[in-house]
Amino acid sequence: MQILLHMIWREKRDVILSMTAGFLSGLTAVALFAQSGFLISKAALMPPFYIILILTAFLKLFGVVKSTSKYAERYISHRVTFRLLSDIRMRFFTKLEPHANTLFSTYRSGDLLKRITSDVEVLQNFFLRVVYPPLITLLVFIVTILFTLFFSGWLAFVLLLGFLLTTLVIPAALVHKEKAPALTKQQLTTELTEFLYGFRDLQLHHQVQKKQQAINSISTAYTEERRQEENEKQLAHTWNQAIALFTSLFVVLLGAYFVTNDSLDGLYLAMLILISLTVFEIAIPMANVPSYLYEARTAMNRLEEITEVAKEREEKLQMAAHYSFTCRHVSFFYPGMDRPALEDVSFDLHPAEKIAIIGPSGSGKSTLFQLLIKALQPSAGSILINGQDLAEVQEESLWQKMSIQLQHNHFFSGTIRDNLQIAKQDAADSELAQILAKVQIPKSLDDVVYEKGENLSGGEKQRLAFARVLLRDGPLWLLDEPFTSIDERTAAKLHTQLLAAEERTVIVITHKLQGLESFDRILVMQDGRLQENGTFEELMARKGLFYQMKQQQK
Ligand SMILES: Nc1ncnc2c1ncn2[C@@H]1O[C@H](COP(=O)(O)OP(=O)(O)OP(=O)(O)O)[C@@H](O)[C@H]1O
Repeated sequence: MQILLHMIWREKRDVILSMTAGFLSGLTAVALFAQSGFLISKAALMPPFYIILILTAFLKLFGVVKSTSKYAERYISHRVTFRLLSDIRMRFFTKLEPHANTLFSTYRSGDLLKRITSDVEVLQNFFLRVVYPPLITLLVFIVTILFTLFFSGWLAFVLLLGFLLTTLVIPAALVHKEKAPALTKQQLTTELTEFLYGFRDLQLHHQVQKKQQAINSISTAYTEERRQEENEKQLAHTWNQAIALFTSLFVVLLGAYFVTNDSLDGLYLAMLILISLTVFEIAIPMANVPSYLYEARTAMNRLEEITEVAKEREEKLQMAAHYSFTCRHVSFFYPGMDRPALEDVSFDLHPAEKIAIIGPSGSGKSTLFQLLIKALQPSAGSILINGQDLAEVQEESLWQKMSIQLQHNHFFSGTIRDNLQIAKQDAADSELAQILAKVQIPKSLDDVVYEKGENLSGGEKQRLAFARVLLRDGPLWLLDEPFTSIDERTAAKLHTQLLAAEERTVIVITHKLQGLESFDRILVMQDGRLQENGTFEELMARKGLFYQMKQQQK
C-alpha cells in the first residue's frame, strides 16, 4: 500500500487540485439545496423582491460552481488515475520483464496474463475508490456540521451521528471477512486462453464441444461470483441510504420540535432538512471503501508475489573467452508434480568442451537444458557458470554470451531478413545471405514469412533457427534437438559447422545417435538421472545404456 500511496504522492499537485474541486463540488451541492430550502421558506414570508432576486442569483451561482467544479474534479482525478495506471504498469512490467521465462514456467500463461492485467486494473482505481471518498466526505461533513452547529447543536449532533454510522460503523460492519481469493475469473481466462491457443488441436480431436461446455460452466460460476459481489456492494449501499434517510427523518422530527418550542427559527427548518438529505449523498461511496481497499491490498500482494518469483540478488556475468558449467546435485520438480523431472544430476562441462546430452524421450534432457539457460531454477542443488552461481547471474548478461536454439523457435510475420536480424540487428544483407547459404535455405532475404513461420517446413524452421545461432556466434552454444527435421546429409553438414570453432563451448541435446563420435563427451540421461558420462569410445567400451541404445538404433 505504501508503494501506491507513494505513487499518488508523486502526483500531489493534481491530487490537491482534484480534492479541492471535489470538496467545492460537494459543498456547493449541499449549499445549493440548503439555499433552495431557505429560498422557499423565505419566499413564503413575502420578503422584498430584491431579496428573492439575490437568493435566486446565489442559487444560480452555486449551480454553476457545482457543475464546473464537478467537471474539474472528474477531469483531474482521472488524470491522476491514468498516471497512476502508467506508473503501476511501468513498475511491474519492468520488474517482471527480465524474468519472463521463469514466470511462464511457473504460471500458466492465461493465469499470468489475468493476474497481471486484472490486478493492475484494480490498483489503478485505488485513488478514486479508496483514498478520495473518505477525504472528501470528511471535509464536506466537517464544514456542514459546523454550519449546522450555528443553528442548532442537537441537529449538528444528529448529523455527526449519521456521519459516523455511514462512514465508519457500516463500512466496518460489512468489511470483507478474509475470504478465499476469487478463482473463477482466473480459471475462465486461463481456460479461454488455452482454448484459443489450442483450438486447432481441439478441432482435430473433436474436443471443441467438451472444452466449450467446461468453459460455459466456469463462466456460469463466474457470473454467480460477480452477482454475489454486486449483492454485497448493494447491501452496503442500501444500509448507508437507509441510515441517511433515518438521519434526515430525525432532523425533520427534531427540527419541528425545536421550532414548536421556539429554540429554532422555522425559517431554517427546510434548509436544514435539505442539508441532511444532500450531505449523505456524498457519504454513499464510503460503504464500498473497505471492499475496494481489500481488493487493492490483495491485488498488490499478488503482484508482489509474482515479482518475488524472480531472484533479487543477481550479478552480471564477467566477460570470459571460455565458459564452463558445473552441475552439483541438481534436482527439479515441475510445479504440482510429485515426481522429479531431474534427480541429483552432477557433472562438469569444461571450457571449450563439446558435449551431447542424449536419452530416451521424457528422460529430462530438455529440463536440464532449460536449467542451463536459466529458464528454470533448480529445486535443489546448484549450477555454476565459470564458478559463479547461475542463480546470481542476470539472465540478460547470461543470454548475451549464449547462442541458443530451442526445440520450438518462434518466427515472426515479415521477411526472412527480419527473422534473421533478430539475432543480429546490424547484420548486412551480404552477411545474411552468406548465412542462408551456409544453412542451405533456398530462399531469398525478401521472401515472406507468415506468423509463427506457418509457411516454413519443419526443416526450414530448424535451419533458420540455426542460422540465428550462427549469426549470434556467442562463446557458448546451447541447442535443443536442432536438426531433427533435417535430412541426414544436410544435418551432417550443419553438424560440422556446429563443432567447428575450437574455443566455443557447445551443448547439444539430441536423440539421434549418429555423429556423436565428434563430441568430446556424451551425457546419457534416463528417468531424470544422469546414467552415463564419458567419451564415445568409453561409453561403447562400457557396454551400458549408451551401447544398448546404439545397438537398438542400428
Ligand atoms: N511443463 C511441464 N510440467 C510438468 N512436467 C513436465 C513439464 N515438462 C516436462 N515435464 C516432465 O518432465 C520429464 C522430463 O521432460 P523433458 O521434456 O525434460 O524430457 P526430454 O528428455 O527432453 O524429452 P523429449 O526428448 O521427449 O523432449 C517428463 O516426465 C515430462 O513429462
